[in-house]
Amino acid sequence: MAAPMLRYIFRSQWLGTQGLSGVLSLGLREAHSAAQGLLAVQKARGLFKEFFPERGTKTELPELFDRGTGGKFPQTIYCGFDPTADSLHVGHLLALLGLFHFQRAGHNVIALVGGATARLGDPSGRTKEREALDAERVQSNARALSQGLKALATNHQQLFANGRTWGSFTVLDNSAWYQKQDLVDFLAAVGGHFRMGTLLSRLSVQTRLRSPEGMSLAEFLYQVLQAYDFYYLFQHYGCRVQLGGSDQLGNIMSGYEFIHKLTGEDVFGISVPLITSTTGAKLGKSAGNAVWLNRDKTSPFELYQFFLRQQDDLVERYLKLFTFLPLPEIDHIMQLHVTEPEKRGPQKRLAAEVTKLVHGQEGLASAKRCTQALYHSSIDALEVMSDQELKELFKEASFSELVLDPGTSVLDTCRKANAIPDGPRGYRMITEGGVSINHKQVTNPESVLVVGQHILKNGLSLLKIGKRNFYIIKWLQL
Ligand SMILES: Nc1ncnc2c1ncn2[C@@H]1O[C@H](COP(=O)(O)OP(=O)(O)OP(=O)(O)O)[C@@H](O)[C@H]1O
Ligand SMILES: N[C@@H](Cc1ccc(O)cc1)C(=O)O
Repeated sequence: MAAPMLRYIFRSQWLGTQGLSGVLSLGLREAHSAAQGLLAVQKARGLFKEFFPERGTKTELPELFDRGTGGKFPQTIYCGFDPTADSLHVGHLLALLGLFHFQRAGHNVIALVGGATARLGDPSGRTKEREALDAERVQSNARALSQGLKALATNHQQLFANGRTWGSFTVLDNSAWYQKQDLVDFLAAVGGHFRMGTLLSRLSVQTRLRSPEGMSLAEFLYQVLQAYDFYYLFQHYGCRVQLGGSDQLGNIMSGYEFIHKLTGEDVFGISVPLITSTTGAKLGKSAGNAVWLNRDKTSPFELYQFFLRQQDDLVERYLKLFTFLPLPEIDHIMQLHVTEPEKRGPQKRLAAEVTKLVHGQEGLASAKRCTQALYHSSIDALEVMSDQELKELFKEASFSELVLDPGTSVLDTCRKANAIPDGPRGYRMITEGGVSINHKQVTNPESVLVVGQHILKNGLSLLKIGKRNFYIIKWLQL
């Protein structure tokens, strides 16, 4: 990397060294003189929380995004995702939705996979150091994350654009610019522009320094790499805005200061609120409560159910954050909910919109089928389910492939599937009503299985023992 040229150095008057002193919460009226500005709209939806820096720059942030107010159109906005796991999760979705809103308004967006930064581990919002990941693991996670990001961007475009022209969606990996980087060159060119006092003042650093475990140099330098990413994207892609969860503001500020020092130009940060669980913990990998976006970790049915379960006091907020539905439509949905709360209309709409965005129309159809099959005992739904759906739905269920011999009885089936104990106890479980096949109770152990009743069109039987023990049987040679 060539040493970055120092063009202007000046210290912003309002940007002290005290962490977040330059962050303002943008009021609706202040966001833009034209009340419908992109930032004002997203502020009203609750998606954009803080803006940094809001004032004191040559260009005011809202001006960047609106055509005809002197801002350069289109702008480029980025958000980074560290591949510390092999899938995105619901928390990431919020930052992604932020990017999608910019894309819809005609701007170009970059989703940056942190193939390099994930090796260090971001200390922001963490009380303990992350478990170190080896290079191969990070690389394979990075590939999976890139795929996930591209799949989401494709769904978004295909299902929601309706022929409209949007800005571009680009996926990059920061290992591309760190891979061949010489350490001494980097420190000489970049290190000199960071002041220790400022770096040490960050909340993420302060918290960790006060913890018994302390902080490693690798973690401490994390913010320098994220700042350099911003600079790199500014230079190569004209990127002036970085988006991130509100735990990212310290890192974004480091980027602002670095770019401002080197170029004299203004760049900006926008945060989205952190989504938390009912216990108040940030929803994500660290807290171990992530709701994943990859189908093999969280099925479309589970994602759908996660949103369907949301309480009334959160659902309106989530409709605004996680869907693209216009605000008047959300108002209407909420008004209907007051008159017919038992229908759980807002929850159903929220679950459907998010599942469609993440897993496409087919994923949404699968989630609805699974819901019918499990909670409404629908045989029609069960009958058209694929093996994959059944395994996703009955995750804990054992799956056996059996040959259907002539005269196979209910008792034979339960035994072959290892679903009941041997001897009279197993027999009694059936006669006492503890067994059902395809949602119908079977009390006669000697009944012979009937195709179309006990065996569905797709060659499957769903055996249930007691309240929640499921066994899936796939019949061979039917
Ligand atoms: N629960 C959440 N709510 C809102 N934004 C989130 C949430 N979790 C992560 N993000 C944001 O997504 C972006 C990428 O996060 P990243 O993959 O690095 O995970 P993280 O912040 O380290 O979280 P964790 O490791 O706890 O899952 C960041 O801007 C981060 O703030
Ligand atoms: N630090 C971010 C991820 C990220 C990585 C590189 C960046 O340039 C920006 C953001 C996080 O952990 O959430």
